[in-house]
Parts: sequence; C-alpha cells; structure tokens
Amino acid sequence: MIEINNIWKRYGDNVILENISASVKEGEFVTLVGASGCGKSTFLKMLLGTETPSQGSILLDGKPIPSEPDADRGVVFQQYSVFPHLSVLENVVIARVFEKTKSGFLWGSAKKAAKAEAAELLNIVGLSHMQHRYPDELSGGMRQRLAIAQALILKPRILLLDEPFGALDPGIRADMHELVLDLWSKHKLTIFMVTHDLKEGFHLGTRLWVFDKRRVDAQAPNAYGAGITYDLPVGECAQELLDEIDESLMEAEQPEYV
Ligand SMILES: Nc1ncnc2c1ncn2[C@@H]1O[C@H](COP(=O)(O)OP(=O)(O)OP(=O)(O)O)[C@@H](O)[C@H]1O
Repeated sequence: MIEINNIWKRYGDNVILENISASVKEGEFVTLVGASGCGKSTFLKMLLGTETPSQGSILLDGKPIPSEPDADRGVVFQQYSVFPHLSVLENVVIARVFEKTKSGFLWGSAKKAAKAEAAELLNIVGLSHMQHRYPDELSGGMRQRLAIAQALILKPRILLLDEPFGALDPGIRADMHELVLDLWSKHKLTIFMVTHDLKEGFHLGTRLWVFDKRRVDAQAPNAYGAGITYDLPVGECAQELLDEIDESLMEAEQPEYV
C-alpha cells in the first residue's frame, strides 16, 4: 500500500531524516518512537502531504502521495484546534462540510446525513452525551475523542496519530488505547502513531519503528539525520531488546554538556 523509497528531509543545512525506506501493507498499525526532535512528526507530515521529502519518494498504491492532505489520510495531533463557538456535534459535522463544499455550507438532506453520521461517530468514540456541549466543557480525553471523530468522518484509509494521548492521565490513556484498537480493527484502518512511550508503542499495533541517528558527528550535530534503526514486529521480540532500545532513547534525550 505504502512504499517509502530512500527519503531524506533537510531544512537548509539541517539534515532531519536520512535514507528511509520501508513498505507498509494495508491494515498495519505502525508506532513510531524516537528521541525528541529526531523527526517523527516531520515523517508523519510527509505521509499527510503537508511536507515533502527533499529526496526520495513516498508511493500510495503505486502513485506519488498527493502533496496536499485528502480524505484518504486523517490526522489527530496532541494539540489541535476546534471551533469554540460550535457544539461538539457541529465540530464533527464541519469537518465533513469543508471536505464536501467550498462554500462551507451543507443544506437539506446532505446536512441531515452529515449530522446523523457525526452523531454515530460520537457514539462510537463515547461522546454521545456531550454532543450538544461546547469544546471548553470537555476534558482532555474527551477532546481527543472529538479529534478522532473529526478525523474519522472523512473515512480515511490511513490514520496518522501524532502523540494523541501524550497529555492524558494513564487511566484515560488506557481507555483511548482500547478505542483506537477497536477503531483500527472495525474500520480496517492503516495507522501510524507517534508516541514518546515505548511501552505504548509495544502494546499497540503490529509494528514498532525506532527513529534514531545511525551516525553522529559531534562537530556537526546537524550533518546527519535519523533513520529507522529498528523495525520490529510487535509482541515478538525479547524484553532485553526493548530495554536496550529504551536505554538508547533515554541517552539520545540527554542534553549535551561541553
Ligand atoms: N518547518 C521547519 N523548518 C525548519 N526546521 C523544522 C521545521 N519543522 C521541524 N523542524 C526541525 O526538524 C526537527 C525534527 O522535528 P520534529 O517535530 O519532526 O521532531 P519530533 O521527533 O516529532 O520531536 P518531538 O518528539 O519533540 O515532537 C527539529 O529539529 C525541528 O526543529
């Protein structure tokens, strides 16, 4: 489904990602871990189409990935914006409205259908009881449920999650994991999820990618970018290897003292 061929990403002289190749099948659930600033979000943005590789290509079903986001790819960020003056239900409907019309309006039966679909999605993500409330009345977990409903109303095949649960309490995170796993299997989604938490990465999904630099030049810290240093099937690798990865991630997070 997705073929990533030798992609590089540079901002000026700063090499962020280098020489990444991978192939992902429909229905896979890939979690991405790596030190802060190593380029995980940048990678996700290239899948979304808001960033393009400096070199190399990403193919979706054999064709270059569209350079603008479309309904194939839904995204949920840790921080995202909602319309504060619209109800929870209207915030989900509006995602569909913007996709369908340039004017920003839907009328008659189309509007009714979008509302019914939004209500159903809010039910699926467990927010039915809040549908007529406003975003500032929602808890952090509820906001992420709303963001997921907004992404899903476009019926994406690929869901991109950029640390969607990073700010949530552990109990709420566990509920969200259940929700995502449920949506993944019921909607046959292909998921890419960035997380800071290796355990989360290894609990969810089918495949874990570790982003790290393969080579480092202490004199020129920006000369080399990160690649995928581990590509592991979830649930089939030894605890020692996970401990080793955990340790290398913590080392990469340490500030450098001169
Ligand atoms: N538009 C941009 N212009 C220049 N540099 C950028 C741009 N976007 C990101 N960067 C740089 O690219 C690097 C990777 O950023 P990115 O957000 O992808 O990292 P990350 O691994 O997702 O980090 P975190 O885990 O902290 O969210 C950072 O050094 C960042 O400053």
